[in-house]
Amino acid sequence: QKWFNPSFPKNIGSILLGTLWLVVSFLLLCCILAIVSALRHWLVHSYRWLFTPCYRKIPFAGKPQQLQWWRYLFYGHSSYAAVMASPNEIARWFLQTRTKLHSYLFSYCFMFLAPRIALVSPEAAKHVMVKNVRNYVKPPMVRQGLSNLLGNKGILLAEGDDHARQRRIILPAFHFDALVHLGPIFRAQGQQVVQRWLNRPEEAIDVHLDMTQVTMNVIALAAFGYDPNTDSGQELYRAYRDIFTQRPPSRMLAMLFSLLPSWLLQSMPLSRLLRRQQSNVRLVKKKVTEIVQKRREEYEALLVKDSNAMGKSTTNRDLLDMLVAARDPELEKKSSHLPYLTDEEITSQALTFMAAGQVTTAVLLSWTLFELSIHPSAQEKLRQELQTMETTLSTQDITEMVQHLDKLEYLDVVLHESLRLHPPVLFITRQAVQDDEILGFPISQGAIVNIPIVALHRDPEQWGPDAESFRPERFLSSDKNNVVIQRHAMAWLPFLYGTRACTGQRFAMLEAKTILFELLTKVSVRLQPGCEVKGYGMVSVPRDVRLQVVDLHKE
Ligand code: HEM
Repeated sequence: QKWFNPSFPKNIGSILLGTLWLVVSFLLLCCILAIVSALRHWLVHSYRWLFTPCYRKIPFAGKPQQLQWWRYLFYGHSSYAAVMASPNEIARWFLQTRTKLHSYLFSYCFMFLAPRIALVSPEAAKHVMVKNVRNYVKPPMVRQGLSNLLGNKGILLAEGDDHARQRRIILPAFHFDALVHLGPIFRAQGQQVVQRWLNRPEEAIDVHLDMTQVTMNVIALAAFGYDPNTDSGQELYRAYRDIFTQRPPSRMLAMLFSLLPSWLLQSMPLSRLLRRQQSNVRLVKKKVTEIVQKRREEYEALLVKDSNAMGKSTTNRDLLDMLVAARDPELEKKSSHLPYLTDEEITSQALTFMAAGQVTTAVLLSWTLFELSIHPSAQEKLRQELQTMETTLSTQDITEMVQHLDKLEYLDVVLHESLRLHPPVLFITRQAVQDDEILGFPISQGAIVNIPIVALHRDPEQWGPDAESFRPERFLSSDKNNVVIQRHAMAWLPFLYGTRACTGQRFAMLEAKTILFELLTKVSVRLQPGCEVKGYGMVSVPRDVRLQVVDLHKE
């Protein structure tokens, strides 16, 4: 009786129904997993082909084995090939992948699997920088990041005819004869920093912090003629310093935010740091606009008095003066081109010089002092060259001194070698306007190419087996080790080449030479024992380099 249950058939029904439900759920789960897996496979291996057909024909770096697929979908190869890695890691990854794929061009993925093409050969870089330069423009995401800060009227963001026009007007301001007038500014800043160092002999120097301050002062005085140490200069100086020295909450966030348009940034509930960053940018833009307007008024008042002053800088006191006065006589003949810069364009240029010229030169000086601190023989050789010049120089005229400094051979090669191992700009990114071909590989319209400067600078094919070592002599034509290596003319490209090369190259080199002269003839530097040096960032900033300074006159 007990075992007899009249609801038995009904139970069977529900058991069968339950089993069926389980089977269907299981099958559904399998289907979902299969779809996810197929989607994942498609995303990881084939998705990039959708965008631009040429990626199919270029060897692909492949998913790094050690990276989980979801991290890969998010970061792509950024952990190896972008600012999320250190400059050393970036260089190694590009060179190793080139060797693995036996190809100077290969494709890889940026964040969210956005495809990129790496050009790991100076010849391929030459194609983009020189041979077909007009076909390669800054991609929207790079423009976005820069225009948030610089406005979008300056030379760095201009393209095509507008860029050529601006460059023609600006270049005379960077001519050597114009730059030597800035010698006293460079020298005074060098003297100030060495004095600070001598006043606190026991203290280990955070070299990047000090070099940042020096180059900020230099650019403030040389670009705008305002002294950051006066009251009126303080506000602008502080805002500007904040923009470039604040550490973002994470590099990942900083990268993401630099890509977002300013209208979106403004409407987002931002962190305190980002809000401060934005208000600093607004303040810098407002102040710089005011300075430009004042200079324009001064210049126009002068023209009323003396019409012959048209097109000539009246004082040569700073870059801004030269820009306000600049007129291109060739462009004047063409009615289609404005032969001078508008106020908005000058404001953007001034901001560009601050952004492009300050951080980069601070990085150059910091890495150079770091390398000299761990290579005492190179430091001594350089000091001897500087001291010989100092004692043989018959004049106190700073302009003449700067001219002599510019001709010193060892000083020049030390800076070349420092820029080779630690190029401040690690890579540049460009987008093809039209279909093209590089080294036999097709490049479709819209494809994004990347020149990893930092990897090209450490390429053993160009620099020999000691490519990773600091050896300034490699740039001397008399160096016997160079005979074996046939180096490409553009293997060294920290400032790029061609019509998009850095306009401030001579400015930066003169500034660095004058400041090194002031420092190394007064002090010697050595790395603090136990100091662990890290370099990272879009511009390779040397973090935590601490130096011990020895007063040469007390040794
Ligand atoms: C060691 C120092 C410097 C390095 C390594 C450097 C490097 C570069 C690089 C790689 C570019 C090309 C960027 C691109 O097109 O994506 C560039 C452009 C530029 N740099 Fe420099 N730079 C330095 C110093 C300076 C200084 C001191 C100034 C001005 C005072 C300056 C002004 C500019 C300008 C205006 C451009 C835009 C040129 C154009 O697009 O035609 N740079 N720089």
